[in-house]
Amino acid sequence: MKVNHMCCSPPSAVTYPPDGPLQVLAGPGSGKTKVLTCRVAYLVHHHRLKPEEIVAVTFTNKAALEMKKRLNVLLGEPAASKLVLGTFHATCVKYLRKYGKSIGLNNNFSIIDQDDAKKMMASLIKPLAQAFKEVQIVLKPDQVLSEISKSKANGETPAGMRSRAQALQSGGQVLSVMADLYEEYEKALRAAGCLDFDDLLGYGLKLLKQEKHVLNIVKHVLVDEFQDTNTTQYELMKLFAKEGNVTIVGDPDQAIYGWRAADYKNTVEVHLEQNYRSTGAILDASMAIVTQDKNRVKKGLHTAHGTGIPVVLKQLSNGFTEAEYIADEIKRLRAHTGNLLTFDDFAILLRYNALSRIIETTLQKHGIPSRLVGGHKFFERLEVKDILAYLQLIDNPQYHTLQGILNRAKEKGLPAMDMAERIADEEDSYYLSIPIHSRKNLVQFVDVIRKLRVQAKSGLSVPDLIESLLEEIGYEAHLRRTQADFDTRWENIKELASNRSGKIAYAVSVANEQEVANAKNAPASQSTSQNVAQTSDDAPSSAVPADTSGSDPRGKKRKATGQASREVIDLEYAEEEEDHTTTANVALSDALGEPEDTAGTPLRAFLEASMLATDAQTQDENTVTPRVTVCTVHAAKGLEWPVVFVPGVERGVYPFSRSTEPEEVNEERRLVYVAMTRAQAVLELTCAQKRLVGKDEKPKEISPFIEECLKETEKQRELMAEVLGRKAISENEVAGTVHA
Ligand SMILES: Nc1ncnc2c1ncn2[C@@H]1O[C@H](COP(=O)(O)OP(=O)(O)OP(=O)(O)O)[C@@H](O)[C@H]1O
Repeated sequence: MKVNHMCCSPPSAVTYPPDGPLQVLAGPGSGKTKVLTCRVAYLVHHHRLKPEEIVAVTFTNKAALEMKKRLNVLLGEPAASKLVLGTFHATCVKYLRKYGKSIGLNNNFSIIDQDDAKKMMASLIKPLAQAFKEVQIVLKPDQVLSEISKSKANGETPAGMRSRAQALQSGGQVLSVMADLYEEYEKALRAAGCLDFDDLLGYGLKLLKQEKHVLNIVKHVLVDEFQDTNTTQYELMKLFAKEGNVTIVGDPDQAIYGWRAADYKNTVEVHLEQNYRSTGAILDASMAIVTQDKNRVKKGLHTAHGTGIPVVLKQLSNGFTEAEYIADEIKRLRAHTGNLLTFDDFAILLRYNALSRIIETTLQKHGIPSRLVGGHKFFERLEVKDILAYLQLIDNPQYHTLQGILNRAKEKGLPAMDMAERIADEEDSYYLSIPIHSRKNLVQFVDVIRKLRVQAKSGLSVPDLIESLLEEIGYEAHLRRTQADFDTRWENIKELASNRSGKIAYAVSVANEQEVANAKNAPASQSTSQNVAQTSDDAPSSAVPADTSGSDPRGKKRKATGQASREVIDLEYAEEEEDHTTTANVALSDALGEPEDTAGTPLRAFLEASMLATDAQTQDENTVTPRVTVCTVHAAKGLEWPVVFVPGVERGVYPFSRSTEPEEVNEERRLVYVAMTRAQAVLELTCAQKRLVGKDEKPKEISPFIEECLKETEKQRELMAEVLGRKAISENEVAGTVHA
């Protein structure tokens, strides 16, 4: 891997020349975001790279937002907004919106989230349920989608999956059924004009492979959290990097997504070993865990702080007493620090969500407010999804359904909304089979959608659009009639329509509206609006009809409207450059034609950001009340809290009972390491002697990863006994608190 292994001091991570691959191995809390940000600024200021020639890819939208904010300061907003900056998914969305037609993709595609994908799969499985029963196959939507996702990540088609199934000794039948479902799922997605998250990467890869010239302008790519990129992302990165002009930043010790291919050849290596986050005690305990893997890439970690409070390992009798202990500790630590700590400062990090139930109930009992991140995301709540579904329908007529219309549309090979409109307009005889009152409803429904679509196309702000929609469909009354907990649900709707709602998504629309406003107020001679969008957003968004020419209020004019987004990413420059330099691109631009009406509206931006929003981004945005965070370790990646509890450090949890292969066990160990290194000042690990598994309470053993560390403690005890001339105490005799 290393041709030239240079262990440089941290500044080299920033100042290394852009021509050639650089690998930055960064320990937890070593300030990767700062280094990446400074490197981008250095490339622009010192090496004279134009911002639009740099692609920076982050693992989460949150990280993209953070970088964007800092680069706004370092480069100035106009320059920073020309960077191609976002997650792999967001970056692909931008290229697909812009150039997707060249690979046969309609550029007004919708992005389908996990929840909708699950519903789609459930509807495909349902008619087959009886047949499955007869051959004793039980398939859950999640399970099939997970297999499809793995398949897509490896570029495998349904046919490929089928061949794999045929080659299997056992389990081939199930996989073959999954291959059929995969095929049906693909058809359903295409019919609905949707791409799922894996498609964004898959189609992105296809586009960049096929239309390489769209990357002509890219001179350097930076990739954060490299250790967790999957195969497709790795391929994408190589395409962006071209001659290897790449900076990869990552930490092999934090690889928790089953990384398989992160071995970039011939890189110069720079280590970041200074940790700014945690106390010495926390780092020592964390290192004691991760260094158990003798095959890991050797690198150290030292703190900028003192030793601090020792890490606590507490064994409790069962899951209930464990939860009680944590609740008591939260109260004790707050009191002990004179309420220097608020509930926001505490996190309880779990191996999996099911462990949260007892903890949540116990916190509630103690009056400790908490939020379960990843449990019920804002954008996945019923009422929010209802409104989003309407908005999707307004944005993309192919999206969404009324079952009868859908079937009819399928028969006729037409998009569902087209069919709804034809039926409403009595252009399709199907209207005759609909009872008069239903027809009336349908006509009203179509009218509403049409009216709102016109408003959306004219650039109406998302809050206004939502308000208009709520009024038109009488949603408040519907919700009141159908939902017992109307009040909280209505609050969520108001949240969605207000400027506090899901900050990420909303911020895009606000920024875009601002851009529209600026553009409208700008003199006709002024060039495209100065990149004011994306002021605080971390998610990608489409462009806005920034009509600076004043010639077309609906944003038809291509250059003036800035079809490409000018917030996190801007491809406009790329297009201008290539328009002049490559004939291939002239042809491509011609083929793309004028942007379609809804492209670049605040609504499109809002929907895109909503669909791409992740747990980590939305976790804090919906409340002002300080709350203890309860989340999985995976969801905690990249985050930090003053106080962290890691419950369930038991065999079967760490490592998880299904992780038995050596590499899987190593990954489980790294998971503990990631959990522990989220803590800044206080870290407590807890485990139970017995735990409820189903209805029965089963005995539990301490995690072997922790046991390994306890050997050190045992040695210290033996030494103490020897110095004091007393009998050594065995591990079994030690109960209660152990300081690791
Ligand atoms: N040079 C610095 N001086 C002081 N504090 C810093 C410096 N760099 C980063 N920090 C602080 O250290 C903490 C960790 O930084 P950051 O979250 O960027 O680390 P990271 O490398 O992304 O960590 P991880 O990989 O664990 O997610 C943050 O609170 C950040 O503000």
